[in-house]
Amino acid sequence: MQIFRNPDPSQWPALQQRPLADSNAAILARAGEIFDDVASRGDEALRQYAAQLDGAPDLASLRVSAEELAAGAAQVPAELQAAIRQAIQNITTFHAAQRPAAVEAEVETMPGVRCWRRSVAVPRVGLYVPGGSAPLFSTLLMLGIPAKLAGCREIVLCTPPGRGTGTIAPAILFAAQELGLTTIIKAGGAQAVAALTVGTASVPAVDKIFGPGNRYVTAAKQLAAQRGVAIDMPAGPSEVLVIADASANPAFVAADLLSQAEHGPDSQVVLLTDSEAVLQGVVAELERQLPLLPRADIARQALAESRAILLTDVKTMLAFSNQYAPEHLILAVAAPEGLAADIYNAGSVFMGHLTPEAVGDYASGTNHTLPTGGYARAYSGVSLDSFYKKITFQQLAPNGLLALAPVVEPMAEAEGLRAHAHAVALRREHLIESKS
Ligand SMILES: NC(=O)c1ccc[n+]([C@@H]2O[C@H](COP(=O)([O-])OP(=O)(O)OC[C@H]3O[C@@H](n4cnc5c(N)ncnc54)[C@H](O)[C@@H]3O)[C@@H](O)[C@H]2O)c1
Ligand SMILES: N[C@H](CO)Cc1c[nH]c[nH+]1
Ligand SMILES: [Zn+2]
Repeated sequence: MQIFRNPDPSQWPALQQRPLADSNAAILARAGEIFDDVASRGDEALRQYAAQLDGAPDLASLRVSAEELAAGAAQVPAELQAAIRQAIQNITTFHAAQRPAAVEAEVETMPGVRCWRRSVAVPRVGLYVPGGSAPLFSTLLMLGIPAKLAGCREIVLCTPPGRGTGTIAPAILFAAQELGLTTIIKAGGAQAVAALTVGTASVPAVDKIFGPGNRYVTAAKQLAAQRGVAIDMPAGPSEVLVIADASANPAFVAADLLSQAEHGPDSQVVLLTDSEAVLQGVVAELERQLPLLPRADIARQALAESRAILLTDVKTMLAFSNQYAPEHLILAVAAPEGLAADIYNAGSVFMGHLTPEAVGDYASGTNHTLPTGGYARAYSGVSLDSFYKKITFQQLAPNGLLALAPVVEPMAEAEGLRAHAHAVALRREHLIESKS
């Protein structure tokens, strides 16, 4: 980790840079090529990328069959099945509490002018479950549970086929089976996002694409948005920022930093502390814990682009964190409750020494699909809301039309839009004539 002690605030923007930010243009260009190829060659292109980029053998079908689903799911050991079921329960409980009213209370803005909103599920959704370096079946829970709760009519799941096998990880299939998802496509990366956007013989086009992924996936989602398909948000390489005071346990903090560093070489972890002893303790713990990890190489690369920063006090650490807008923020402090109200940029917050970020990744109940790269400044993570759109309604009674006409007609005339004014004036005149 790169170590900084009391950097001047003028240096903060440089310290808040995400890794590899300057190569975005090349990634976007590559994602664009793949996108156009899928748009013109459909399934044929998907098969080619599965072989070329995922190392999957010739795929007879891009869709997982019912037999494959059942056989794969059955391979999941009982202990993991039980854990997944508990996670499903917790995530369902948290997200079900977010259910909007089907129809919100009507509002009468003027006598005779009634307005209301109805929440409607996005009809066709695509869920992207990353699988490049690890099959993230937990991500399927985070996307599939709210999609089901919202009542989306069509749910299409895309995930990369396995290297050398072309199969999908059993735990992903088990999670899909538990959630009742049956349209499962063996496609990953930009090509999967392109297929969900334009539709192919095997992949239905959708209205909104959800899910995190590497930089190719994130770039392709930007392209999908340009082509009129909605996306949840930019959810790229994982990141965590830890605010640790003198009460923090360096072993816990190091474990939390490593838990996000092991996601990928482009993950970023940041430690802020006002204690020199904690800083040194965490660095020592990182060195001790890192070699014990199966993914030590990946985590080491991420740590090389990560920072440990000594700052003067908690207020300064919060100011830095709010500027950085981390995907995950851990408050490894004695009294986290006192800080919560001052956080205004973060995807998800983990309060106190006994709340590791990993619990939110799997099973506390909150959603782990969160904005990265500073997007937490303006975006929220995935929630039940993400699967709904709101349709507004209005209905005018005669007194409402008569009350609104003198408001709307001059406004329309002032904008030079005579036909707008006319649509109101015609009805106003009709009402007045029919009264007399
Ligand atoms: N922000 C969040 O909420 C969140 C949640 C979970 C995971 N993540 C992140 O998701 C990412 C998962 O990444 P991953 O790579 O393991 O899986 P992935 O499924 O996102 O990407 C794998 C795909 O990338 C494509 N790809 C790889 N190299 C390519 C190349 N050179 N050219 C074109 N395409 C290429 C391939 O098509 C492959 O199928 C990690 O960065 C992780 O940190 C983020
Ligand atoms: N930390 C990831 C979100 O950035 C989510 C995840 C899935 N599995 C483990 N972790
Ligand atoms: Zn994680």
